[in-house]
Amino acid sequence: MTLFVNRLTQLDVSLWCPKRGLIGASWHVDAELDGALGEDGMLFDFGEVKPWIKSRLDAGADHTLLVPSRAPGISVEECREGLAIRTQLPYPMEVRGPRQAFTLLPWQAIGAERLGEHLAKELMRRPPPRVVAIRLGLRDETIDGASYTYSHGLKRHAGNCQRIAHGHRSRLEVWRQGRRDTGLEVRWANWLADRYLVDAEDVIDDGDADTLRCHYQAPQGRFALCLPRARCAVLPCTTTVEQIAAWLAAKIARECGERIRVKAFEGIDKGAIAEAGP
Ligand SMILES: Nc1nc2c(c(=O)[nH]1)N=C([C@H](O)[C@H](O)COP(=O)(O)OP(=O)(O)OP(=O)(O)O)CN2
Repeated sequence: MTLFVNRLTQLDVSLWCPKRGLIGASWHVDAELDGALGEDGMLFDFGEVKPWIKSRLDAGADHTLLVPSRAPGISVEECREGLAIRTQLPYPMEVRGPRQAFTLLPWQAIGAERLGEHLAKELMRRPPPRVVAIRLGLRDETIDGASYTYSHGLKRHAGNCQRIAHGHRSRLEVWRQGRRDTGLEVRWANWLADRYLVDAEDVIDDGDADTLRCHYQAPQGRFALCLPRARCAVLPCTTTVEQIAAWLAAKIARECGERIRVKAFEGIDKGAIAEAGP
């Protein structure tokens, strides 16, 4: 017998890609479980399947940086903070932080299908009674219009969002004078694509025009990151989705000289709405 649960949870992560660099990703997680029925006629109570899989994923890969440790130019070393990940291609980056902020995968590249297989194998190390196989499907949300991908970290977040390199793939909606403007949506989503969003307060002012360095202390430990300034956007505030929506609305309103409303998602199905005038 096979049991399935679609959209069981979501994974929000950043991943390193030797072609694109640091990428924010959000995936729906669909699950299938094979096994025999118990006396109650069930393979595994839905009410237990969902929290079991979600809690294991939340404690593992969710909100981490997925590191393909066999990709060209990647190195992983122990450091004062925990682990230091250094990259060369397509640009140099260094991220340091506690071990739990990283998922190391001995691969040349990260792919959603392979990651789903890997996570299912991990779940099967301690399977629930009667479950003999688990399959996890990771898939992008279907987005007809504009979507933006970014990475960030929220040092004041008590949970895993404090990790300096986790990210999202999110819808972006923009209204100009009360009407959706898909041209503006695409333009700003493209501008944001694969950027690292950072609070100015965390940036180290070392006079380097090309490389941005930032760091912070959070409840899980010390985090530090450096990467090309051209791949970053520095906000005058923390990078919660509320602040991103307000910052974008103000930026676009200034550029257009008109009142702008922005609906910025953070990952799938949630986000913030902000308005600004020129
Ligand atoms: N009001 C806000 N709350 C949170 C924000 C935010 O910007 N505004 N941001 C975060 C984190 O950045 C995080 O990445 C969001 O991840 P999420 O998947 O929502 O994590 P949760 O544990 O809250 O939800 P799940 O149900 O486990 O997916 C957090 N909060």
